[in-house]
Amino acid sequence: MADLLSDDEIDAQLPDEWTQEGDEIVRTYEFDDYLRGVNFAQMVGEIAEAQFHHPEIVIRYEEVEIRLTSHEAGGITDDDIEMAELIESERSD
Ligand SMILES: C[C@H](O)[C@H](O)[C@H]1CNC2=NC(N)=NC(=O)C2=N1
Repeated sequence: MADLLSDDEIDAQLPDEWTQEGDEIVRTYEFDDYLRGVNFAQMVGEIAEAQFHHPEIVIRYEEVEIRLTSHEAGGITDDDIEMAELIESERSD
């Protein structure tokens, strides 16, 4: 199980546009239409399954919110940072 990160470590490692909210890291992505958001959520789910590390995904009209935390560790770990980076790399591709 990954170790909990300190707030300073989180701040140093968070990808741009991501923020820390308590024990979670969060980003909301905007889309031109609803189905692009749905497709993005599907892609995030596939990454989560591959990593076996699962975010909360909230699909709204023209936006998708991703929340990451490490439930077993009880906070934010490298697994969450890695997931955010993987999602970012897919989004920018
Ligand atoms: C048993 C436990 O649920 C699994 O080991 C995995 C599944 N996906 C997970 N996802 C997240 N975000 N945190 C976890 O601790 C976690 N654990």
